[in-house]
Amino acid sequence: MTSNTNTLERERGILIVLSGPSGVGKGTVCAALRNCSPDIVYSVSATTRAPRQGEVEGVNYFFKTREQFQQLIDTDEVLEWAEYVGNYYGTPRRFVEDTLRAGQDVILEIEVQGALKVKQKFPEGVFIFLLPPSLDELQNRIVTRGTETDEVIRSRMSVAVDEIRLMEHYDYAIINDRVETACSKIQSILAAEHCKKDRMYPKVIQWIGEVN
Ligand SMILES: Nc1ncnc2c1ncn2[C@@H]1O[C@H](COP(=O)(O)OP(=O)(O)OP(=O)(O)O)[C@@H](O)[C@H]1O
Ligand SMILES: Nc1nc2c(ncn2[C@@H]2O[C@H](COP(=O)(O)O)[C@@H](O)[C@H]2O)c(=O)[nH]1
Repeated sequence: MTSNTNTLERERGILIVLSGPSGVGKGTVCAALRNCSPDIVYSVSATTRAPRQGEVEGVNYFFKTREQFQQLIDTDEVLEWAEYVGNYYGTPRRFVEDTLRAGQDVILEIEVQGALKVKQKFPEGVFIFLLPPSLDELQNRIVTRGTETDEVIRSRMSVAVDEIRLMEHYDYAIINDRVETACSKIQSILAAEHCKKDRMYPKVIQWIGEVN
């Protein structure tokens, strides 16, 4: 019997897409998840939105002009992009593809139009929709964050209702009442996804081949 560890093909990582309306807590839950599960790789998006106080280039976003963003679209460097409340947002393609190929799980924290485009390209991804406990609490969270003008808050709240209507396209829905609870539910989903027989099968078949 030979050792099979060197002959195993590296399994692709899982693409996790976390969406939900603005202010629901995607960023907060994602940060908690990365803290508990440091192996999950966060995809940093590109945007034309101006940096908020404390946001760092390459950590929170790659900040672009409209012309620079258009160039990313024209050269097919974004896996998906969307216009959201007056700004462009998009996921750099190469980083996501390379990281998945290297066997690491990648998380995208993106709005719904973009998530649905990703679903067409990566139907095998895991699509998770984060819900607020109520619309009042959603508004309260955006207001309390203190990063948006009243006008932008109104626009984001109006888009939020349309986004929630699209949650049926996702694999899972989680109410973000407590950050720790939401985070541990995502961890359970990922653990289950890693155990799916379709992911295990090629590896196990290779073992069986090795021992015969
Ligand atoms: N479970 C929670 N309970 C109470 N407050 C929360 C919870 N989750 C997040 N928050 C707070 O709600 C506000 C919005 O959270 P966050 O910025 O993570 O939302 P988001 O969905 O990433 O928003 P956006 O899409 O606008 O970037 C923050 O002030 C955050 O501290
Ligand atoms: N379609 C995409 N949406 C993205 C991406 N990166 C972030 N987002 C989403 O945009 C809104 C607004 O974000 P904010 O930082 O201005 O509050 C929010 O829903 C983000 O999740 C992306 O690459 N593609």
